Formats: sequence, structure tokens, C-alpha cells
Amino acid sequence: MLYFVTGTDTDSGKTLISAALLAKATGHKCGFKPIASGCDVTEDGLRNSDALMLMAQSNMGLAYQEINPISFEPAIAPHIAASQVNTALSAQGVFDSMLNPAMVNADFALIEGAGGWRLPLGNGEYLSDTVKLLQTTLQQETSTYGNSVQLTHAVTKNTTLEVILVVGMKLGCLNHALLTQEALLADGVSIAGWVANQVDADMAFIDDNLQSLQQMMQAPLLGYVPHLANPSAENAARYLQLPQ
Ligand SMILES: Nc1ncnc2c1ncn2[C@@H]1O[C@H](COP(=O)(O)OP(=O)(O)OP(=O)(O)O)[C@@H](O)[C@H]1O
Ligand SMILES: C[C@H](N)[C@H](N)CCCCCC(=O)O
Ligand SMILES: [Mg+2]
Repeated sequence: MLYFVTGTDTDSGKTLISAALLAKATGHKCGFKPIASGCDVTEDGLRNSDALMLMAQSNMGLAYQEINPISFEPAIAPHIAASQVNTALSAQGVFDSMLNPAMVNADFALIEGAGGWRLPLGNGEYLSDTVKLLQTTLQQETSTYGNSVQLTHAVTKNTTLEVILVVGMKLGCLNHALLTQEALLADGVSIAGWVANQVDADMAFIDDNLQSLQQMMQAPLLGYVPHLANPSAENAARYLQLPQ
């Protein structure tokens, strides 16, 4: 199983839910954070807390750079962070840097996006283009990646990619969730499920909002995660089911 986890916005809970789904998964599992802006400078290089949280729930022994190949220090839009260090992002470049044998051979692998579905990479490209590229590549019988290594169905467990949408439950999320769903469907990706994640501890009429979303979302609800006093992967996992 290979999933791309997107959200209605930055801070919607993609990392918490991704880590929680990894915690629930069994077998060989790994989380990826291809692009991270907002990193600490360490002796070992740039380190991002999302990538470290996913790494803590992964068990395939990957190096940090394999989980998070593209990192920027400032917590700003990645294409702007890239331009600050005189570099540029592209859908193909992100694809090339992130594709890893573990991603296609894991029992459970997920890729956390950055921001929301239509995250700009600059030059008219979006992170959603990378996801579409990955989906197309996996669908082809044979494909090449990285150093032209041949990937065939014989060695590729994960030949499909589905999206999980994390809805950060707060006032305004209905519009964000519906627009994101529209974009996902228009882009031809399939939605494995969505998660209602209560980021706003005091959201009024949470039950009514949840009910409205359930009526309008065209994918299974994988769980409602309330606002947690201790938002750990294990605590959030108690409220979730893995996609079928
Ligand atoms: N259900 C929850 N209860 C309590 N706190 C939460 C909950 N969901 C998320 N948070 C907190 O909200 C913050 C944002 O969550 P998270 O980092 O998972 O968002 P994100 O969508 O991954 O953001 P980014 O776009 O930066 O990757 C974190 O501090 C997280 O612990
Ligand atoms: C810094 C933040 N936590 C994320 N890593 C990046 C969010 C970028 C959002 C870009 C945008 O859509 O405006
Ligand atoms: Mg995150």
C-alpha cells in the first residue's frame, strides 16, 4: 500500500495522522517527507520535525536524506525557500529525489505532502504534479527511477497510489475540504479516505460539521481524531482505521 497524505491546509494535522497511520500499520513500513521547509540546523545537516516523526514510526532503516531529500531552513513556502538559496523545484526533480525502493516495496508506505494539495513548486508546477507522475509511473508495467534501475511488477509491491485527505477541523474547513476533494477528483487521483482531525479545541458544532462533511465527501471516513492533550502518534492512532 502506498499513500500520499495531503491536507486542507498547512497545520491541518498531516504529520500527526501520517505518524498515527504508520503506528497502526504492520510489516515493513516507512513514511516520507519529500519536501520540508522549516528545519533545524544540526551537526548532521538540516533536520525537520515532520520527517523525524515519520522516521520514528518507520522500520525500514532508511537514512534521514532518503526520508527527507529536499529541506530548507525557513518555515516558508518551499518554492520561495528554494529561491532564497538560488535553487528551483520541479515536479520531475522532486519525483527523482524521493523515489526509493522502500516506497514501492513496503507493506505500508506513505508520503506526506507540504501545505495543501496544490502546493506550488514554482514555474507553473505543483507538488500535485509529482503525485500524478508517481501514479502514472506505478501504473506502467515497467518504469525507471533514480539511476535507471528497472522497476517491474515482479519487484514492485505497490503499483497503485491513493490519496488520504486530512481535514483540519476548524471554522472554514468545509470549503477547504470540498475544494480539495474537487481538485483531487479533477486530477484523476483516487481518494482512499479522509480523516476529520480536530485542530481547533473549541470548534463550535463539531458534530454538525462532521455530519455535513460525511454527506459531501466521496471517500470513507478513516476516523475522527478529537483535539488531543498529548497529540502523539499512538494517541491519535486509537481513533483511526487504516484504509481498506
Ligand atoms: N487532533 C489534534 N489534537 C491536538 N493537536 C493537534 C491535533 N492535530 C494536530 N495537532 C497539532 O497541530 C500542529 C500541526 O499539526 P501537524 O504538524 O500534524 O500539521 P501538518 O499538516 O503536518 O503541517 P505542515 O503543513 O507543517 O506539514 C502540531 O503541533 C500538532 O501536534
Ligand atoms: C512551513 C510550513 N509548516 C509548511 N512546511 C509549508 C507550508 C507551505 C504553504 C504554502 C501555501 O500554500 O501558502
Ligand atoms: Mg507536517
